Formats: sequence, C-alpha cells, structure tokens
Amino acid sequence: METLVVDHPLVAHKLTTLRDVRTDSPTFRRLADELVTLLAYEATRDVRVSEVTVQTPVAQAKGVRMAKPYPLVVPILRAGLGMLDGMTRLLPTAEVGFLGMIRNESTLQAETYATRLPDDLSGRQCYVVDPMLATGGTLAAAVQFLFDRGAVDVTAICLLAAPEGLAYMDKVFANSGKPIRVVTAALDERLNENGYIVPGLGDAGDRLYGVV
Ligand SMILES: O=P(O)(O)OC[C@H]1O[C@H](OP(=O)(O)OP(=O)(O)O)[C@H](O)[C@@H]1O
Ligand SMILES: O=c1cc[nH]c(=O)[nH]1
Ligand SMILES: [Mg+2]
Repeated sequence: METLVVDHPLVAHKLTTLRDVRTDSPTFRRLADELVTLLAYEATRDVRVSEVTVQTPVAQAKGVRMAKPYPLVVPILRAGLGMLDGMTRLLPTAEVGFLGMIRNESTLQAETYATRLPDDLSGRQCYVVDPMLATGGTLAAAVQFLFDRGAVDVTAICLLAAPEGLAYMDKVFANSGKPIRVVTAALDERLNENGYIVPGLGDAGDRLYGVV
C-alpha cells in the first residue's frame, strides 16, 4: 500500500483551523470541502485518460480526455459526505456509489448499514472519501466491498490518518495484488484508548453535521 501525505502550506493552514475546537460547523464544512479538492488534485495523478485531438481556432491540438469507464467516487456515510462535493467538482464525470458505515464505539468494529454500489466494478478506478482513518476497520471493509465487485485499484482520500490504521490496511491487503493508495493531509501520532486520533480533530461526523 502506498501512502502520500500531502505536504503543502495551504493544506496545513486549512487543516489547522479544521482541528481547532473553536471552529464551528459551517466553517468546518467549508474547510473539509476545500481540503478534499487540494488532496484530490494529488490523488488523481494516475487517473486514466485517453488521447484525443481537438480543433482550436488556429490548428489541431493533441490532448487527453477522461477515459471510460469513468472513476467511481465512494463517500463513506456519514462524515464522507462532507468530502463528496469537493471530489465531484474536480471529477465531474465520475459516478458516485455510497457506503453507510458506523464504527461501534465499544468494540471499534465497523458495521455496514447501507451499500449502493454498481454490481460490476471491473476495470474501474475507485476513490473512497472519508475524513478519518483511525483503526482502519472502516476503510478496510470499504475497500473489500470494492474489490469484491472487481475494482482494479482504490485510492482513499482521508483528511487525517493514524499509524495504526495504515498498518492495519497494510496487513489486511498485503497479498491482494491490487494497488491501494491512501492520500492524507496529515499522519497523526497515535490513537487514544477510545480509538480516537491524537491530536486529531474529534468526531468528524459530529463536527460536520452535529451530534446524533
Ligand atoms: O478507522 P476506524 O476506526 O474504522 O474509524 C474511522 C471511521 O469513524 C468515523 O465514522 P463514524 O463511525 O463516526 O460514523 P459517522 O461518519 O456517521 O460519524 C470516520 O468517518 C470513519 O468512517
Ligand atoms: O478520531 C476519530 C476516530 C474515528 N472517527 C472520528 O470521527 N474521529
Ligand atoms: Mg462519527
């Protein structure tokens, strides 16, 4: 598995405000949206394109267009929804599948309550968006859903990642033979005794949408 920590002063600036406990929900949403666009720029470096020729007002020019099948963007509900608009702004032709998952806060195991994905993902590049990669249980289950349907490679875009979560992903998919990438704005120190990322930003879903 490949991990890319995007090292950019604008990313660091926005992430610092996102972490700040005083940042209110509307500002948190806006910053999450802006951050995903910056991360997606790096995450889509290998997006497949095909060569085309267009006629400019002056001459013919060689260029590229997004290749079919178009990529699939998969937000993991609830918190991943806060990253969907930023992704589709950059990839307007992408299709969107949904996974609803919640981590049981006692066992830290991911539970799936909704799946709305194409049955056949053969040959598709998939981009999973979820702000937090903590134990890695949620992301590992999400990636497995996509591989089971034939996805060829999966890139996860996370605002924050914990070393424990990356190690878990490495272990689970060590023999998958399929490329997996994690693109994140920061690799934090560790998880605390409740499975929260330290220093982290708290519960991303609650900060985006309020406590339920
Ligand atoms: O790496 P893990 O230990 O599995 O934890 C990460 C998951 O926890 C959060 O979602 P949560 O379960 O809080 O659901 P929510 O989006 O509805 O708030 C987060 O958005 C990830 O999906
Ligand atoms: O720190 C964490 C860990 C899991 N989920 C969150 O929203 N935050
Ligand atoms: Mg949550």
